[in-house]
Amino acid sequence: MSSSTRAAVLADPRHTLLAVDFDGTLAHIVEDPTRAYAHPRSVAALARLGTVLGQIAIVTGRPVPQALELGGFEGRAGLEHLVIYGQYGAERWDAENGETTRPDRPDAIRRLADVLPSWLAERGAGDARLEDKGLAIAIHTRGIGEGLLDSLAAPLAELAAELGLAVEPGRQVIELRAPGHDKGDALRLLVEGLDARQVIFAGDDLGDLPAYAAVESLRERGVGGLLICSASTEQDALVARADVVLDGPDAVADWLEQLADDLHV
Ligand SMILES: O=P(O)(O)OC[C@H]1O[C@H](O[C@H]2O[C@H](CO)[C@@H](O)[C@H](O)[C@H]2O)[C@H](O)[C@@H](O)[C@@H]1O
Repeated sequence: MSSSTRAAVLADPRHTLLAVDFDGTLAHIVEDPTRAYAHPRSVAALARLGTVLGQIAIVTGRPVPQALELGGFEGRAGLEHLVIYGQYGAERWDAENGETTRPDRPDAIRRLADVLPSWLAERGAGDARLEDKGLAIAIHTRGIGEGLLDSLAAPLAELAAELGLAVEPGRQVIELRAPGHDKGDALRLLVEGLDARQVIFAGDDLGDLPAYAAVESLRERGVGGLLICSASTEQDALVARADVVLDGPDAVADWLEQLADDLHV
């Protein structure tokens, strides 16, 4: 932790926002996205931190129901004020009332769902796994052919442009999703909601870069910012911009536990 932000968090936890990405940061990357459970030590540490920090949030590409299921956050003591921004900020769930706000499924995603299986098969990518999230469809290539994702990148970008969708590349995945929001927008809303004086954000992948950019510009406005990278051999785009580089979700769990210890909770 950069020493000045660390001191500010410890001195003023109530004005601190801690926002954490899910896959690759709280949860280890696994082949089956439905089995990527949050690290139990991280969830326990977040529950401890929830008793003293102003706001804890999960900011993820996952739909809210999946994040809740895989994280085991709902009803957990200490996480009564947890907020989850799902689908890159399009959805918001609040533990205080258990309600989720979510826009309608765009027509462009309906059209994509209709054409994508045959579109992929025609390009020799019929084995790619599709994850339909309502506001996005993820095309997963983990464990399939080496180079398949790279070969799909340009044609998927063309398809997204035809449909008016945004492209969200990630770790062995490309998502086509509704445009107009990102994790940076979610972070700014959280900062405003708390009137945060310190922000800690932890992420691992390209979809986290807008949140990094938001923290960097908040710093210019005098908000303390601490950027954590959950590092992997798959993605190094965050490393140079991070204040703290950790060796994946196990080390993230260690770091969160240490912060809770330092705050005596
Ligand atoms: O914003 P995040 O919380 O990091 O979510 C981003 C996407 O993560 C998931 O895919 C990634 O994790 C899977 C499970 O470990 C892995 O199989 C896949 O290769 C990764 O790309 C998730 O499936 C997506 O919906 C999320 O948007």
